[in-house]
Amino acid sequence: MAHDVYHARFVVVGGGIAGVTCAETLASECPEEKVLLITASNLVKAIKNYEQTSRVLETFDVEEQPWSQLEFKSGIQVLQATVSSLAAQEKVVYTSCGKHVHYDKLCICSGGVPKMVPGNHPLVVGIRDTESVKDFQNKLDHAERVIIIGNGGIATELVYEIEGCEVIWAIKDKSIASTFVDEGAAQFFLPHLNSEKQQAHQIVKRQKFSIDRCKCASSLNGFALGPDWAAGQCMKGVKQTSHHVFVKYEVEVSMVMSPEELAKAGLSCQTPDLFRKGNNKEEWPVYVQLTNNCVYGSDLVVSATGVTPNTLPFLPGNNFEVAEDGGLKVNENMMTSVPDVYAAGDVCSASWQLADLWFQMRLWTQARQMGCQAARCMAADIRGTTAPLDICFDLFAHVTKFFNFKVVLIGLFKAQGLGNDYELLLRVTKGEEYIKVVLHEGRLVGAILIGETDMEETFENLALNRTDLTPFKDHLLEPGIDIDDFFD
Ligand SMILES: Cc1cc2nc3c(=O)[nH]c(=O)nc-3n(C[C@H](O)[C@H](O)[C@H](O)COP(=O)(O)OP(=O)(O)OC[C@H]3O[C@@H](n4cnc5c(N)ncnc54)[C@H](O)[C@@H]3O)c2cc1C
Ligand SMILES: NC(=O)C1=CN([C@@H]2O[C@H](COP(=O)(O)OP(=O)(O)OC[C@H]3O[C@@H](n4cnc5c(N)ncnc54)[C@H](OP(=O)(O)O)[C@@H]3O)[C@@H](O)[C@H]2O)C=CC1
Repeated sequence: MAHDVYHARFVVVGGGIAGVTCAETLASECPEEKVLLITASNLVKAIKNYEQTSRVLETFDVEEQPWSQLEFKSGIQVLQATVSSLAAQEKVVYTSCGKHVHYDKLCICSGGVPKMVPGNHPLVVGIRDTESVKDFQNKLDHAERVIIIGNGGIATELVYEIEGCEVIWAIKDKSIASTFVDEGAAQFFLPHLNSEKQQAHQIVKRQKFSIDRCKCASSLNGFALGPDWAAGQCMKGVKQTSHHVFVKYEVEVSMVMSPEELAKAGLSCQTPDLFRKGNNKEEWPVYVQLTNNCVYGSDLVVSATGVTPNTLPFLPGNNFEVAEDGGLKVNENMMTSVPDVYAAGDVCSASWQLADLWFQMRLWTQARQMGCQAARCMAADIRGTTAPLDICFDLFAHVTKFFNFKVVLIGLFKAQGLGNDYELLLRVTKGEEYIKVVLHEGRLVGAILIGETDMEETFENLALNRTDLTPFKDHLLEPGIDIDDFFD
């Protein structure tokens, strides 16, 4: 039927940061062209107060807003629908409600879905969008104990936020928060794991995320949350305690079981921890066996084990090259291997010759940067030109907050890929700051800055300029030294 067929020069799928940035950039680069955004969610994410604080560091606020507001503001046409398939040869996207959308250039920004530990148990939850947080909060409400699996961003934020509930934090590694920080920084954080939650004792300049709660009720297949998603949320179990976190190091999940499955597996007498109230023998609703053979009962399990790119509707019948992590491979123009199809954000895998000090992490800033880069390249393509890769892809930079400390990560902050060929400089003031610099051949290639160090811009410049620090390195982290003086 005619009214079910759409055509737009540019079609973008996804109302998260990557998709909205891509659509907005297209609308401003090519105001004469029609831009159509298809999104499954009834809200979209809009960036506000964007500020480039240095050459690659940036801050911005993000707001969820109804898509009608985006249409009004930017002239983008929005179609709220779920894409069910793509016929790339015919250049048509099909939606589950029967709409056919023809494009000249398509950008896929469908984000990711939480990777779940095996078992498919209803009390194992993943956290991605507003709905999943609500589901988690509802379940946590009655919980005495929760098991958190994973050692990345979500787990590290959750263990700090959850109160009134025992937390068993099961991690694969020797140290906490290992996706983001090294063992030294983990040691710095450890005393804060079970301390009283602080009111923000510092002003952290980082991205902010606000949700207009009453409008979120039916957010379906929603976009990923972002910075501050947990702060200010009620993350409380039934107990009167504050923090009660037990870390189980170097373990993975072997099995998730119901009480019946546990009994069948004959595991019931292997650990004293099987019953909720010792001798009362009250069962827990879910049990997790770890690879150290211990079995823990719990009210709830959170699988915070990363994301899988959400490629499902796009792959069948098309010839996409897919990376090992499941993402659509893109080149430096954010182009996939399929003609006229681009991808950006969590769904894609950066597969160009990466700069030495940049790598992909599925983060908010990178989703914005990739969405913008994709749009510039799509616009350039219809003009028969090309757009250069933005400087933000020269140096990895991330600003976040863990245990109420500002955390800035620059370049190869964990000496990734350097083997043993690096030198470390360290300055630690317990409870206040942790500064680690990674030097390779006398040059700064990475840094972790925890606390209010105010050094990020200087370190970013040193990394970008490849400055030889050999003559100054012994003084680089001396307190009170103004690093800029070395170069005058
Ligand atoms: C709990 C949590 C906390 C986080 N905290 C931080 C943080 O502190 N800092 C940070 O940098 N990053 C953080 N991240 C990561 C960050 O949020 C993501 O990397 C980023 O938002 C990804 O953006 P995106 O646009 O690629 O995908 P998404 O935000 O997931 O958006 C995908 C969009 O595609 C739509 N969609 C999906 N499938 C279809 C379909 N078939 N048809 C139509 N539309 C579809 C969805 O509805 C959605 O609108 C966090 C993530 C989570 C889950
Ligand atoms: N403050 C921030 O910047 C935040 C960022 N985020 C982002 O949101 C997304 C989702 O967060 P999250 O789920 O925490 O993902 P992350 O990628 O941050 O961390 C996943 C963690 O789970 C571990 N893991 C993977 N598979 C298993 C398994 N089978 N058993 C046990 N552990 C496993 C990973 O270890 P390994 O790496 O060894 O595989 C890693 O430690 C990520 O892109 C993250 O970067 C989320 C919250 C806060």
